[in-house]
Amino acid sequence: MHTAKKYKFKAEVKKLLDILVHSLYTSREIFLRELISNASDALDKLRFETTRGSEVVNPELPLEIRITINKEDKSITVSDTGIGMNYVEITKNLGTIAKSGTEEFLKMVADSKDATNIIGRFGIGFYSVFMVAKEVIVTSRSYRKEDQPVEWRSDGLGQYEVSVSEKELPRGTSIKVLLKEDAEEFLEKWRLESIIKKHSNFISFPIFVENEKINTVSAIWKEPKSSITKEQYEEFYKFLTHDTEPPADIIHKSIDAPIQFNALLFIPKKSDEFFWIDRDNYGLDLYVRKVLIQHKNKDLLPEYLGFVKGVVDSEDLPLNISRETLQENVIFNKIASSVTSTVLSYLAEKAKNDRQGYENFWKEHGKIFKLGYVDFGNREKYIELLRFNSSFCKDETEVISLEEYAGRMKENQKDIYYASGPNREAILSNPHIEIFKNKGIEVLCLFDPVDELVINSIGKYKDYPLKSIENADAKALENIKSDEKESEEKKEELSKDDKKHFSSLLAKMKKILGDKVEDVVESQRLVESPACLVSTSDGLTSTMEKILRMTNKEIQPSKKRLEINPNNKLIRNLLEVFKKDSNDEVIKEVTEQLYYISLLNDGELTDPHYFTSLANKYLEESSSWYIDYSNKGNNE
Ligand SMILES: Nc1ncnc2c1ncn2[C@@H]1O[C@H](COP(=O)(O)OP(=O)(O)OP(=O)(O)O)[C@@H](O)[C@H]1O
Repeated sequence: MHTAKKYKFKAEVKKLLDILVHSLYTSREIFLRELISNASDALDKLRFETTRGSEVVNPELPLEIRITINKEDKSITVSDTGIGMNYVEITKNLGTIAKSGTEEFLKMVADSKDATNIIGRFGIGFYSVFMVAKEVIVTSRSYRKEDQPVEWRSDGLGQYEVSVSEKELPRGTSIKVLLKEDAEEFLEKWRLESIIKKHSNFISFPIFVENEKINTVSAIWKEPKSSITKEQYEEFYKFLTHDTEPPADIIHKSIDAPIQFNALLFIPKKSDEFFWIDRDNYGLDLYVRKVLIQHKNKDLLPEYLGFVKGVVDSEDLPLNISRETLQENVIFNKIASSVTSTVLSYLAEKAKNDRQGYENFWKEHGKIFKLGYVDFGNREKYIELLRFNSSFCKDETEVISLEEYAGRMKENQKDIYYASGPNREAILSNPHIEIFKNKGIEVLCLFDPVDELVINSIGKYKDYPLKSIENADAKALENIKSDEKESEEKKEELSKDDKKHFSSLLAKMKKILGDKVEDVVESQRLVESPACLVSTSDGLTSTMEKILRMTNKEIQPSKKRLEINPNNKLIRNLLEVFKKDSNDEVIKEVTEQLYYISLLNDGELTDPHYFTSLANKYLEESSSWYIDYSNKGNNE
């Protein structure tokens, strides 16, 4: 044996080991799932090499996983006849963590009180063996003829040793786990068997414990639907995803023409909390005639359907297809587009027949699904599957489709209206929405920032343009009648004379505000509030402007029109003041205050100092008036 060289584990490995060894106890058994899964990956890689014609050491060895128990030295050994590792590979693979998102993962585990579920669902890999091992010895012989066998050993504390072995080893990897005293339960054959049945039953290579085959090796996705029980589907799903709950949906399709493929797909009940931090971890497993070609293939489904898990297997792809050229393969692309349509059609059926089920789906996976606004090929199907909250919904949790909205549009209504804001309450108390409420026109409430990007990208639904209430055309609204005549209760009109004064007041207000606004005009849309800011017809909505300004600091806020409600009490009072003295200081202060309040309503008030000092001044004055007034009342 050559002398062993010592290496230190990378910092993040040490952190992971520390968490695994000290904070987890209940999920220790998954170490076996992880070792078997690595063995199975190594066998898949070997099979892949053989099918593409590479020369391998010991080609006669069967592809299998064997587990042996040694009660004397209190160890178990997991061996495979897979691809193996050479010196460089073992040093790198079993000393670092290559995965993206590891940092976040470690943080999540450290922050969580019960890490069992997180660990259980996330493949933590080889290092989990140190939950049960006081020492681990890995011997490996790579499939390449020129490579020498190697040995790796560690107690998982801070360092590991690697040496070249002079022993003649067969191809593959053996992992000897010397168990800690409190982990001796894993020396029992029945215990190992039950773990394998629970977590590794669908591994597609035979697993032997003490020479007895334990797992059922079958490609369940290739079998006829009628022969598979619900329990088998659920078991397979849990095996595939490490989810502890059964899936919400199971889609099992067998297509023969024009291209043959089988797909077994699942939609999880809960959204995957790792999706955003571990974006690489989605995709379907691609098989060709039951041989795994690629784990987590990202091209069979677009990213916005990344919540779908499962397997696709085709007879029509060549076994020696290379992963790199998959995307250029015509058959592969046809399979991919058919898999995508299968999922979209399934969702459409579900939306039609199971409203509650679809709403649950939307709550969990809607956030990811919405990103599909870039899928132009499936635009129509995508649009029908979208859901939004609306002013007609009972609360912020209810959602409706655009089809429903269109089905209950009012007579003469030509547009679909939407409003955006930080939450539903803010949207419903936005002055812009008053006329819509008054006329009984439904408004989509967009409070997820992505919603407005979606709406902007789709532009219209059927023949109806999607329009922000901020940009709604007052004339178009005039043509839409209110539900009840009484709600349009006529406010006392301004006299002819007052109308003239009102026009002059507006001109004065424009002069006061100067360049801050494009114009000051009488409002046709306000019912209660005194004033609001309006973009000029097709300008951007304030939310879109904010999004754009976040990405490009150069963009200046666009100038808006200030609309004044002549029926509002404050405006009427202001008109009285104006009639007495058109240069009264109060007109200037109230005009400015109205402008700042409108900015505030739109979330656009960047410098609140002037606004608050004026507001304080008015509160102070009105409280003095109030004291005077109540004193007077008491005296009388
Ligand atoms: N039995 C084995 N045969 C060959 N290579 C192995 C074996 N076990 C581990 N490896 C190598 O070590 C690497 C690290 O393994 P580890 O289990 O830590 O992570 P992983 O398998 O990449 O990811 P996962 O967390 O999904 O298991 C593997 O990617 C593989 O290259």
